[in-house]
Amino acid sequence: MIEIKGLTKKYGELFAIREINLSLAAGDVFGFIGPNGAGKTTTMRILATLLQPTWGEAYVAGHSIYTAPKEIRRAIGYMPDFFGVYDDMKVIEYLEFFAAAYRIRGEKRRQVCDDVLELVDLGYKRDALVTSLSRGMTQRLGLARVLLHDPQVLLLDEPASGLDPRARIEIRALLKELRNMGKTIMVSSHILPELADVCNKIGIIERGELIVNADVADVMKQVRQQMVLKVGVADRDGKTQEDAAKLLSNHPQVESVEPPPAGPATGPLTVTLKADALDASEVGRALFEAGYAVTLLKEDEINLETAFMTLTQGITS
Ligand SMILES: Nc1ncnc2c1ncn2[C@@H]1O[C@H](COP(=O)(O)OP(=O)(O)OP(=O)(O)O)[C@@H](O)[C@H]1O
Repeated sequence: MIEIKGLTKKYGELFAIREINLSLAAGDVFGFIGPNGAGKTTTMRILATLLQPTWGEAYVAGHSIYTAPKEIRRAIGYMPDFFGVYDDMKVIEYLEFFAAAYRIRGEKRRQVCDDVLELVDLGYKRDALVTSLSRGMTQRLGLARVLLHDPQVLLLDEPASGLDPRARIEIRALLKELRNMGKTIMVSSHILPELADVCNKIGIIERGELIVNADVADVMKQVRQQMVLKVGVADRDGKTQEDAAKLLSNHPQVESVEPPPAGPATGPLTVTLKADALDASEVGRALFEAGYAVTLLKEDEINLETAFMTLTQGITS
């Protein structure tokens, strides 16, 4: 759906983006992470055929940005990082205006507008003035607008920037819904956690260069080769969590046992299994058989943020 080869944009001597390569298949959700000025908007504007690269190739839905910009525009929904809404227009009028621009006519136009409004949960604001919407609602209206012509590919430039936590969560939920509809999505953010659970692929761009480009699943695997468990044991019948820690450190499948950080509230043990351990069952069995009151036994979930911090250590500093 998106194929980029050696894509480069220069402004004078400055490389806004430099030799970017990227390949996204149908249904991929690509999180494009980078600090301000890294080159995310430049890449998206080139894909949206609004900006010419200095050199390099880019195809969207099989069409070249050089020879088939019209076809690309039909296939994409591009939501820029900043967009204006017209004064004195109701939400429904705003959408109908754009639907008309996409040549959606007659009965169908009203239906499509109502459908996308429902999708972004703005049905109840149908007759409100666009200028009366909150920033979160305006962003959702912006998303509704780019969905009108049912594009296969969505290019969303920082859709959650400037939103409060609740509105950010709503945007994330909406992205998941679009993902479930099978859309191919490139979505940018300067904050990784914002996109972590939405994407299956992640790219990190810094000073115009794509320094990480990977499947989320591969990143997780690379960062964690061994299983790590959180194990909690209640003090009961003269047996403590500390005793359990000693027992586990001698277990053949256990690599290491770490106590919880010191403090008033005691947490669980962190137990790292050896690379050949299959699952947590042997640890559980050992504790039960020795009569420990196990209150917690679960795999420690690594989050994507931690994973990337580990992977990009030294690269991004
Ligand atoms: N029209 C322009 N003329 C000169 N330099 C530009 C122009 N547009 C962008 N740049 C530069 O290109 C680089 C990449 O900018 P870009 O807008 O793509 O970054 P970004 O990752 O989208 O940042 P942000 O998160 O702030 O939107 C920056 O150094 C920027 O200053």
